[in-house]
Amino acid sequence: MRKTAVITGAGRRFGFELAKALLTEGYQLFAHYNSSRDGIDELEALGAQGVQADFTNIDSIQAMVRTISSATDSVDLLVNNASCFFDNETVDNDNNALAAVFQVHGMAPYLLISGLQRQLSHSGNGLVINITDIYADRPSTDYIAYCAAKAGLANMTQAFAKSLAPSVRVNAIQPGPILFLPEHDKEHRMQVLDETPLRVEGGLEPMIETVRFLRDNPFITGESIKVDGGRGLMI
Ligand SMILES: NC(=O)C1=CN([C@@H]2O[C@H](COP(=O)(O)OP(=O)(O)OC[C@H]3O[C@@H](n4cnc5c(N)ncnc54)[C@H](OP(=O)(O)O)[C@@H]3O)[C@@H](O)[C@H]2O)C=CC1
Ligand SMILES: Nc1nc2c(c(=O)[nH]1)N=C([C@H](O)[C@@H](O)CO)CN2
Repeated sequence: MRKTAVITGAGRRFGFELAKALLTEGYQLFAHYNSSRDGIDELEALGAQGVQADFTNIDSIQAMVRTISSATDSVDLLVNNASCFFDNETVDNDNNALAAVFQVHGMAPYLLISGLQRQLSHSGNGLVINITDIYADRPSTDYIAYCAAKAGLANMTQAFAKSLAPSVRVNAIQPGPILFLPEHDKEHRMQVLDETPLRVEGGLEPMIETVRFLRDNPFITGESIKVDGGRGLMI
């Protein structure tokens, strides 16, 4: 039977590449986005169904759950990937940005996991993967709210792993420097890679392979896997 996946933040970068990989494997794919419509157009051309939702808005998240629930009785994989990478200065100058950090990383994953719990249980091997961060364990002082929110998502991973077993597994992936942002200059990139034992930007394929590993190993739940080139050892 055809598998079904829901990926949040599928319009660009990691979410987009993961969505393409799963479409290639024949998944029915619900590709969530907030503003990256161009990437969703490309995924829809490959057979995905785009679902728009602003995760700072509860009604928008609940409408997304209704859209997916009315389209499928079973969800095999939910990847909570959406994220807003706001630093201290951003959240200190904009209360909406501060709220968004906890809404996108906490409220939205909670409402999606709870709202799709029945569909995940119907899968027979339902799996939730929350994308956290190596900084969830030992926070950066430059991204205090972001790190706290990711730490909350890590804790939520363990709680839902206990609560939804045995019908649904819940795990986390903790990326390190997998893909710099365009605005990251050479100095920042060199500084990060100097702090990374494997000394390279990881790219997105190791993340996609880790999703496949968690999908294909039925005896892992409540776990968190670092995909970070060893940088978590250095922070
Ligand atoms: N890149 C890296 O090196 C690292 C990444 N990570 C984590 O890995 C994951 C993927 O990283 P990356 O691809 O770089 O992430 P990006 O920051 O490039 O993309 C994040 C996604 O989140 C979505 N999003 C942001 N705000 C909202 C909102 N208010 N409502 C709904 N969706 C929203 C965006 O949607 P849209 O584009 O449609 O607006 C976007 O697709 C993230 O969880 C990130 O925190 C962790 C450590 C390192
Ligand atoms: N939502 C995002 N979160 C994070 C990103 C990103 O690009 N988007 N990047 C990092 C890394 O620190 C990386 O940029 C190296 O500095 C952390 N989280």
